[in-house]
Amino acid sequence: MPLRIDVITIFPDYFAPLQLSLMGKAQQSGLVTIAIHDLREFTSDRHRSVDDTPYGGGAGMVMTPEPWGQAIDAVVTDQSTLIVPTPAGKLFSQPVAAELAHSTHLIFACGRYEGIDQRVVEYYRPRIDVRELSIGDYVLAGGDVATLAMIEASVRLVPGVLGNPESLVEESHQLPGVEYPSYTKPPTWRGLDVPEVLLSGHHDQIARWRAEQSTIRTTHNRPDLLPGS
Ligand SMILES: Nc1cc(-c2cccs2)n[nH]1
Repeated sequence: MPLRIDVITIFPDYFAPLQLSLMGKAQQSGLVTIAIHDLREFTSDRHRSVDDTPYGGGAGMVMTPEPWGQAIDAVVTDQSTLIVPTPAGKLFSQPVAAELAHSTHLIFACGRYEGIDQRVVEYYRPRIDVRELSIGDYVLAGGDVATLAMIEASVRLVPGVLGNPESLVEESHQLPGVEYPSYTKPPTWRGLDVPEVLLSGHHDQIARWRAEQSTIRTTHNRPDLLPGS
């Protein structure tokens, strides 16, 4: 059963990259089907408006609920998971990507402005799985880039999408720290040599060196990922 993804956005062109490379191949292979929907196709006024001023005052504009209700109703089934990217959401992570990769149907609601009227989440929450997700503690102009990131991270975990599942096995073993540094030819580049051990053929020494490098890098860059932190 292929994974179906429906993306609802006011900037469909943001999703052209999904036709390229691994994501494009995943669609051609039939493992994943991705459809992009323009939210403005679900408006009913002459100006095709999708936002209005916030109740309670405040800066910016909020996306009105009705176009979202119309758009989501057009694609939703009882198997759907509705994903709403927002800086206020739970943190998206590799385990969440793995969960999404094993879903049947994902609907991404890409909000702009100051967000989507909260009643959209409230309306669908009793009916289907609804997940407000953040890709990190920084604010984008809209949910489109967050959606691209979540789709790429999830689709690459769909069985059969990655040519070499071996790389997924390594990835899972590398946690909880960050990955060791990688090198390839030439053996010397601008006076810089590849670490000798990597050319030695001693696989246990190489494994030990890589584990040490992962710990050094994790300590320096991501101490929050160290065991017991
Ligand atoms: N992690 C994250 C999500 C977002 C936005 C989603 C929708 C508008 S802004 N910014 N940062």
